[in-house]
Amino acid sequence: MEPIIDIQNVTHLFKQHRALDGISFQVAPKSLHGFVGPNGAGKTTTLKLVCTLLKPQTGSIKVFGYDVRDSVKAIRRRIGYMPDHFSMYRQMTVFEYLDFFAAAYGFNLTERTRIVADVLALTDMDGRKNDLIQGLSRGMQQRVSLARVLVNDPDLLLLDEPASGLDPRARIELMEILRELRRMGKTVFISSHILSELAELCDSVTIVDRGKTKYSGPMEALLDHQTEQPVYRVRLGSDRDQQIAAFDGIAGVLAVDPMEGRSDVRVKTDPELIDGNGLLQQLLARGQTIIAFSRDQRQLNEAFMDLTERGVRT
Ligand SMILES: Nc1ncnc2c1ncn2[C@@H]1O[C@H](COP(=O)(O)OP(=O)(O)OP(=O)(O)O)[C@@H](O)[C@H]1O
Repeated sequence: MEPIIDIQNVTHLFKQHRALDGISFQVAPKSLHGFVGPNGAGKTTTLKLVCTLLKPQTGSIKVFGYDVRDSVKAIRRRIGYMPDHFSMYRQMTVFEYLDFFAAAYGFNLTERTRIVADVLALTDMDGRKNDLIQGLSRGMQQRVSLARVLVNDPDLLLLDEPASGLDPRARIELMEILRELRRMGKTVFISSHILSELAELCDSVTIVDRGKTKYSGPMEALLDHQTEQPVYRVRLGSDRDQQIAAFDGIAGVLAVDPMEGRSDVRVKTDPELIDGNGLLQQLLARGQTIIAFSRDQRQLNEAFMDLTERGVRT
């Protein structure tokens, strides 16, 4: 399948400053693709190049197979870009605001009525359509902003830090809307600092640092990355002290640590001596009741810290 976004060896300079330094990655159709990197990594610059707001200097950028250098209109018609800061027309009602953008796209009155009703329903904002934008919470304003980029029914959504400044409930609700958009067949490219949420939300991810790609591929492959000493997360049907004692003397168990605030334990192992199957069998042979057993995935935060350099880039 042809990628929706295909970036090859792109370097971008602002005067002498190298914002992008040979970045390359691809985004598959209908995926929810996370774009993660520390401050100054080049995320916004990349998004602006993809949505044709900046002209590429070197390398190749294709969106829907079109080169961004010579197919600006064809690309813009099919994308929705939500910048990291937005200026809203705060004196308008939600309805007026969305209707205004639909009119800017050239839709007639009948089409606009249908489109605005659709995007309000999709973002669960129909109950607020007559509210003034200035009176809405940040979470609600963010939803209006998302509704606005949906007005032209884009195939590709480019969202720059959409969850920043939102409280946990507003974030979870936003993520649910993004999942719904993917179910509708749209491709969602989302830049964020909120790593743990991206891990749950996205099926693929690109990690950038100082203008370079550090990882690009399936989220699972990043998190499943083999560590030298695999860790299993286990919950047995006994109290915590007995749980820890249950591992005594099993060859290959290097450490058993209780998890703070939870009744599970984390079991570090030597893969030369035991694997997950072996560990399970040993526990069953000892008459243990196993309530939960899983391979502990590397957290995205850990992967991120491993792949990116220390210090803040200005
Ligand atoms: N218009 C500009 N002129 C000069 N330098 C710029 C300009 N835009 C970005 N930069 C610099 O390019 C680098 C990449 O910036 P960019 O905004 O793309 O990073 P980012 O990953 O989006 O960062 P953040 O997470 O902080 O928003 C930074 O060092 C930034 O200071």
